[in-house]
Amino acid sequence: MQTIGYLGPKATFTHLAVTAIFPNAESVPYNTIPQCIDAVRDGEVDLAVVPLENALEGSVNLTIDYLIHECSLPIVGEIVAPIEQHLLVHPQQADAWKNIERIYSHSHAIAQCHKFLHRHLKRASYEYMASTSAAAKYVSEHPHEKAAAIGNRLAAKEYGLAIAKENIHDYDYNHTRFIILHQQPCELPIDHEPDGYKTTLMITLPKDQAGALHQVLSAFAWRKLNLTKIESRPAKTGLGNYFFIIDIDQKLDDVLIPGAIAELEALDCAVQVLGSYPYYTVKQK
Ligand SMILES: O=C(O)C(=O)Cc1ccccc1
Repeated sequence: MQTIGYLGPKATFTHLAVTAIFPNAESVPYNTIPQCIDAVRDGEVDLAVVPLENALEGSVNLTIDYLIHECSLPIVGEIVAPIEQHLLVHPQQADAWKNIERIYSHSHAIAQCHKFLHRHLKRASYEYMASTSAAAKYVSEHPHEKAAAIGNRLAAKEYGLAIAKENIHDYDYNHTRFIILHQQPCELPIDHEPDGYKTTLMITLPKDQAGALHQVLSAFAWRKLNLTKIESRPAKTGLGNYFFIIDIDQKLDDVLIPGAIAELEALDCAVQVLGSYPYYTVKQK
C-alpha cells in the first residue's frame, strides 16, 4: 500500500486530485507545501502531491522555490484537475452572505475569484491561508465571524458549511497542475494509461551573454522539441539573476533531449533534469 502526503487538511483540491488518481492509497494531510515535500524526503510517506500551476493565476511559487532551493526531489508524475470555486459560509450566515466582511482562502483561490469578489463583496478583506480547506475549517470554527471561505464542495461537506454561491471563479477554464514527488525517479503504481509525458528542465544561463536565451531556445527548436512552458524564477543570488524552468512535451529519450542538454552545456548553461514523467488528466464531474 502506498502512502501519499498531500497539502491538507482534508478536502483541499490537492486531496481531490490524489483520490481521483490513487483511489486505494492511504493519504496523509500536511498543513503546508514545504511540510508535505519534507515528508517524502524524510520517508514518512512514499509520494507527495502538491500544487504547481493554475491556469488563471500561474505558478505556485512556494512549490517551485522550495523544490529548487530547499529540497530537491524528482517529479515523477503530474495530475491536471478542473477547479470549481464556491463561496462557503457557516450555515448561520447562509442568508446573509452579502454582509460578509472577511474572506479566507488560499491566495490562488482568492485570485481566481477576483472579479466576483470585486463585484459582490467589495468591502470584504482577504485573509490568506495555507489551503482552501484550512480556510473552510477556520470558518466552521468561528460561526459568529462575518466570514466566508472559498473552496470546493467536499470542503463544504467535510466542515459543515453552506454553499452560499456556486462557481464563483472568474473564467470557465480553471485547471490546476499538481506534481507528484518521490525520493528517486520511479514508475507510478497507476493502472491506467497516462494522457502523455513531459520532461522538466531547470536551466541557468551564462552571465551577461547577449542572445543566450535565444540560443537555448534554438537548441530545442531545430530538434522540433515542443515546449509547453517556459518560466523564469529568481535565482535568489542578486537582482536580475534568474533561472528558467522549461517543460518539453515528451519523455526523456536517448537522443533528442540529451543532445539538446549537451548543446546547452556547451553554451555554458547549467542544466538539471527536474523530472521526466507521465501526466494524468482528471475529468470534470
Ligand atoms: O488549497 C487547496 O485546496 C489546494 O489544493 C491548493 C489550490 C488552491 C487553489 C486552487 C487549486 C489548488
